Amino acid sequence: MSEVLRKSDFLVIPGVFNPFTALLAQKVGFKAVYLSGGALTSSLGMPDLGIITLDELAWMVRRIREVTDIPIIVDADTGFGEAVNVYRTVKVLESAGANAIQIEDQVLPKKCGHLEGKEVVRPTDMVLKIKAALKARKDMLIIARTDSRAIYGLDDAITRAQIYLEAGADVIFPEALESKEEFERFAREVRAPLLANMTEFGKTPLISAEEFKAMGYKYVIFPVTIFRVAAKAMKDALEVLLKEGTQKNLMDKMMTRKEQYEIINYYFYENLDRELAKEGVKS
Ligand SMILES: C[C@](O)(C(=O)O)[C@H](CC(=O)O)C(=O)O
Ligand SMILES: [Mg+2]
Repeated sequence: MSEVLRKSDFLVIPGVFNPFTALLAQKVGFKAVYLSGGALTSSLGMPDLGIITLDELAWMVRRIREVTDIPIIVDADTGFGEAVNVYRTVKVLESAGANAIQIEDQVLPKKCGHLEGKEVVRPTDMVLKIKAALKARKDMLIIARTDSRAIYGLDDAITRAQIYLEAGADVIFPEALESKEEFERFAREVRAPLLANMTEFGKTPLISAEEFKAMGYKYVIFPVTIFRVAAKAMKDALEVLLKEGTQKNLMDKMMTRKEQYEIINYYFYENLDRELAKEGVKS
């Protein structure tokens, strides 16, 4: 499945945070999903500071893998430790069903790349993590993210990207660039498969998938978009319910039971049960 990631010219990839959202993305027609740390931790009611465990992340990857058959790019933050930890992280996440893993060059506690107060490790430390990841992986892609733009500037981010590529990273993810011009320059100077992060309310202005494609980016993720839309819709619905004591005014905003069941393959299980019962009668 990582072939889809390798061979596609350009992919628009939504961020998901559980099996339902991944399945929904697949059924709507997306060719890959991004398991976002930001969206996953928010859905767990926690901040995105690298405080969830590898087991918790792997559990979610397994659950998503069980119900979908499109590639999953997994946000593994800083890799759950130093280089030897990254080695095990890659083994665990790949066997859970990940097709690509993203590791970033921040120090712990890491932050959303678009916030102030981040710190980055020395490039040499990140190189060790990339090398450990390459030794551990069977087939999945290793995406190296640099958070350096916000700390040491674009030149440093470009230099780090080149160092990470040299170390063997398959894809480079420049985090929190601040303008279209910066993305253009990065793509001119870093000749590699590139991933752009089009998150909202951060340092990057809204840039469309078409624009990223024209600049030469291979992937664009919208990591927290559907979480944010859903979160607002849920809050609004709760307020209406609290105030009105009925869902009457919410009915036209809902996905119907039938649509919901189609997404979770309910009818497949219903038919399976019926068929098995018939076979039982015959024998
Ligand atoms: C891409 C990201 O790593 C994520 O966890 O989805 C976040 C997104 C966000 O917090 O908006 C990031 O650090 O950019
Ligand atoms: Mg993240």
